[in-house]
Amino acid sequence: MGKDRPNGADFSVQNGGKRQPNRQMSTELYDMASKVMLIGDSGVGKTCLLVRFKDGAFLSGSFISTVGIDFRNKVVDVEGTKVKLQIWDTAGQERFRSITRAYYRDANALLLLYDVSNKASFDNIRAWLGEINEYAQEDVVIMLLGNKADMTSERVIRTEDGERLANEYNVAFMETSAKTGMNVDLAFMAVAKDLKMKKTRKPTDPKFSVTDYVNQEKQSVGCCSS
Ligand SMILES: Nc1nc2c(ncn2[C@@H]2O[C@H](COP(=O)(O)OP(=O)(O)OP(=O)(O)O)[C@@H](O)[C@H]2O)c(=O)[nH]1
Repeated sequence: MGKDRPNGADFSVQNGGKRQPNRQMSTELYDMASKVMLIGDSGVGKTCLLVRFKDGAFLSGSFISTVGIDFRNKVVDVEGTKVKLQIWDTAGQERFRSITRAYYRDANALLLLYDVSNKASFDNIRAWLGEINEYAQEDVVIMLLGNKADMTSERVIRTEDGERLANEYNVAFMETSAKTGMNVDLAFMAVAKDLKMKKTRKPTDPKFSVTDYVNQEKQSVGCCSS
């Protein structure tokens, strides 16, 4: 069993002052560890998604872009196995792309976000998938997330558009809201479950499908908030 860094599991690598809540020291034990990267255009809500998952809070107020890359750890329980997710929050701005690209090859899973109220962020998803194809490991777990699903009146990307794109690239998809918490835990849990299954699955076991799992579990817009 591994152990988290005793001197504070989370630290900022190169974040020039983006607002962050207080961080707690963590010495939680775990059975396996995986790296998850959050990627997507600037402003789609990567930092907010991570903070919602890690702290259960929403960072409101003025938007301050991530500088470089930052990570935080969270240990989740997947059917009795403690999976440590080391979650890398990358800067969406173009000028940091060469830094973030360098981290792709170590990632076990990628959460690729767009903002349902921002068409350009959706149109850029194909380019992000191209980057993944070029720089990430072949067996990386990819999930497409349409974030800010709470912004119903500003929405310009329909759920079906996200689903269609995800089907085209054969990746799992769901809509999330870092503001309400909708599907946020599920996105990370689905990834943790897939990574655990990959590691522990016997050749005779049925293959785990992230898409089937999220389709069973996901909440629809307007259904729930936390
Ligand atoms: N309504 C709503 N606003 C959100 C949501 N997620 C993030 N935001 C807002 O969107 C803005 C950008 O959020 P960030 O999490 O900083 O975006 P980012 O993707 O990390 O941006 P970069 O660091 O530049 O790559 C902030 O003003 C957030 O409050 C959401 O789910 N719903």
